[in-house]
Amino acid sequence: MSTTTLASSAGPAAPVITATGLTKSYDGRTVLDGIDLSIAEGSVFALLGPNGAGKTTVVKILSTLIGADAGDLRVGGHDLAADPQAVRAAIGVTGQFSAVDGLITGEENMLLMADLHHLTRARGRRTAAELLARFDLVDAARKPVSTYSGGMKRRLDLAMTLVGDPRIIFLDEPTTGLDPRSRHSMWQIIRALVAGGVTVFLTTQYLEEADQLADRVAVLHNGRIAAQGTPEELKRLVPGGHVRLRFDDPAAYRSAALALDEVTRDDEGLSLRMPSDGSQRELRSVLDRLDSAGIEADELTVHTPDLDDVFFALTSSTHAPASKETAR
Ligand SMILES: Nc1ncnc2c1ncn2[C@@H]1O[C@H](COP(=O)(O)OP(=O)(O)OP(=O)(O)O)[C@@H](O)[C@H]1O
Repeated sequence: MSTTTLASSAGPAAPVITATGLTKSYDGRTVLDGIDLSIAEGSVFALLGPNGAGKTTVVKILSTLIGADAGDLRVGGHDLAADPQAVRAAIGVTGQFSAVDGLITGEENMLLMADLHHLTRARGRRTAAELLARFDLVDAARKPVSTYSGGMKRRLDLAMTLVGDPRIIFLDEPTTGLDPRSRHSMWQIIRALVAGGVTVFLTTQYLEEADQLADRVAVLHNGRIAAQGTPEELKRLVPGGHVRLRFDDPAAYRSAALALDEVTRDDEGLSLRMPSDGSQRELRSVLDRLDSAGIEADELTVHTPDLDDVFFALTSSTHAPASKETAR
C-alpha cells in the first residue's frame, strides 16, 4: 500500500512535529511500518485508524513514553532520541494513560501537578484556580475526582496538562465515551487552545471530530499512512461527490439537461445531478456552460463524501490507495 499525500492549500508553517520512517514492532509483529508525519505549528492534526491500528503507539512514542525501533523523530525542535528530556518539557499528554488520581480532589490533583512543575506555592494556587475556572470545575474543585462525570474527568485531565503551559499537546481519544454536550465542550476547549497558538496532535475514532477540529488528517492502516491531507482533500479521494441543480422553470430544466454532460435527470423534482469532485474548477465549468446557454439554476448544491466514506474506503482490505494518487 502506498501513501497518498495531498498538497495543503494552507500556507507553509514550520513543522513542530516530524517523523520520518517511524517503525515499531511488538513481539516481532510490525505495528508501525515506517510512517512519515509532519505537523505544522499551531495546527490540529488528527490521526485516524481502526481499533488496534497503532494510534496510541504513535502518541506514546512521540511523547517519549516508549521508544521507537527506528525513525528520525523531532518534537518541538528537539531530537527525540538525543534529548527526550527537552521533548518532555515542551509537551503535554492526556488520554488513555491519564495522570488523574480519583481518590483526591480536582484541586489537589492540580496542586500536585503544579508541584511537579516546580511552581511556587502561590503561583501553583493561582494557576490551579485559573485553570479550574476556565474548565468549569470550580464547583467540583473540592470534591473527590471519583465523583466526577466522564466529561469532568477529561476536562480536569486537560487542565492538569496545561499547568506546565505546553506548546504541543497530545490528546489520545479526548472525547471517547463522552456525551454529545461534553464532546462539544471539549471541542470548544481544543479550539481555544489552538487559537492561542498551541499545536494539537489528536487521535480519534470519531470521523466527525477530525472533520470538526483538524487542519490535517492522516489515516493509519496496516502500519502505514494510507492517506493524509485536509479533511476536504481526503473527501475528494472517494467517489460519490456530485453537484445537484434544481430549477423552478421546466423549460430551463430541459435546456440545462441538454447543455450539460453526464447528467442524471429527476423530471419530477426538476433537478439534475452530475458527478463532481466539488472542486472550484469543476463548478466553474458547470456554471460557465449554464451561462453560455443563458440558463440560471434556482438552487445549486455540492455534495462531497464525508470522512466516514473516506475512512471505510481507505481501511477496507480491498482498497488500493495507490490508484487514487491525486496531484492537485
Ligand atoms: N505493550 C504491547 N505489547 C504487545 N502488543 C502491543 C502493546 N501495545 C500495543 N500492542 C498492539 O499493537 C497494536 C496497536 O496498538 P495501539 O494501542 O497503538 O492501537 P490503537 O490504534 O491506539 O487502538 P485503539 O483505537 O483500540 O486504542 C495492537 O494490535 C495492540 O494489541
